[in-house]
Amino acid sequence: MPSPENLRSDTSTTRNRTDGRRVRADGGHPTHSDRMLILHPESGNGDHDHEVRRLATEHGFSIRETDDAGDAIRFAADAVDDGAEFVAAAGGDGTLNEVIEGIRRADGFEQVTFGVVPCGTGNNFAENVGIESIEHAFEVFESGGRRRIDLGVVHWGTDEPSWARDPSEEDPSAGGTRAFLNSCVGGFTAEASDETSSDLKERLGVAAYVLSTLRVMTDFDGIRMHIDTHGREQQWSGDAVSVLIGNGRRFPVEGRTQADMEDGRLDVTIVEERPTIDLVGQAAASRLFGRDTEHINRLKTPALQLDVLSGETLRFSLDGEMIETASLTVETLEGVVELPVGDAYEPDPDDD
Ligand SMILES: Nc1ncnc2c1ncn2[C@@H]1O[C@H](COP(=O)(O)OP(=O)(O)OP(=O)(O)O)[C@@H](O)[C@H]1O
Repeated sequence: MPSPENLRSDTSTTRNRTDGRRVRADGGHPTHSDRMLILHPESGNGDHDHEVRRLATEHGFSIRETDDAGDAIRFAADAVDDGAEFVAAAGGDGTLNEVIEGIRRADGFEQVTFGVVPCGTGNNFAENVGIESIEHAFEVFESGGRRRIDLGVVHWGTDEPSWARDPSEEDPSAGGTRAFLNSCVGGFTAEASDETSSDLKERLGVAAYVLSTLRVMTDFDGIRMHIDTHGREQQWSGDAVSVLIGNGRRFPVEGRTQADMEDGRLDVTIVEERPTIDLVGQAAASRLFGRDTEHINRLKTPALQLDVLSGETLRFSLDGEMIETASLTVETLEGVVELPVGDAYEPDPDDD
């Protein structure tokens, strides 16, 4: 069994560059110090460990394995500090989120290409960027096109910079800053994961959570809130049951869940009240999220501020990571994440 922190390259095959980083003397793949893969061994059904290790080793990656929440943030930040040029995340959306957050905290976007190896249950983000399987991910790393996509960032509750905090000692209730690749989903939706069947999740992504939530809530009037887009004319006040803020993902209009990840804007969907329709399955989702639905509001904006006016706090899920707050700002960092994409990636999903 290889140890978790293993597989450093043989330095005899390397020479030093003037900047101090190692490269292969034969000009082949960069050395292991240039390529780091962060592996969550238990994600999904937990049977990917061997295949990921084999392919990662063949493709010149060092491997670090996570033991617990927060590890991937620290490992990714370490990789940036150690001069990595490619940092890959092998896990579900939670691991992808932690790795991109670690790169953000280490200010590594100019230096690092971010790779996605789908090892979760739904793998929604990987699918959106055209990566179909573990094996396909490594092919795409070598020969796929590279794009620069946006990153969503949430700030809440504190002015203390996130890079000053140890991720293992973080208290999300104290506030902070956090990246998201896919979505920031607020309101009762964020609480409903346990009620959502995996079949529904596969088919509808985050919309499934909204459906489940609305199905279990019978007497809920929504929470009074105000959403402002900083002088960009769009604002909304009212009682909402859910707010869905998408970067990589949006909420289905005619079944499409991928957002434009390169437009520098967030796709915001506000679910105003509990609709009285029969909330089961795809047909209901189309009605619920369709363009004409009265209780759905949509905004597109590079940034927004959300304030809960009722004195309550709301729970938000950032790619599955939970925070709780009465006020937050959300912004997009346009085009900061460079990543290899598969042929199926659609830069502009609205351009049919
Ligand atoms: N070895 C580990 N054991 C338990 N939890 C871990 C470990 N490593 C990381 N984690 C935590 O598990 C969280 C969930 O990981 P991830 O989303 O990658 O897997 P998953 O939940 O199985 O996948 P999916 O969301 O697709 O179902 C991570 O965000 C991280 O906080």
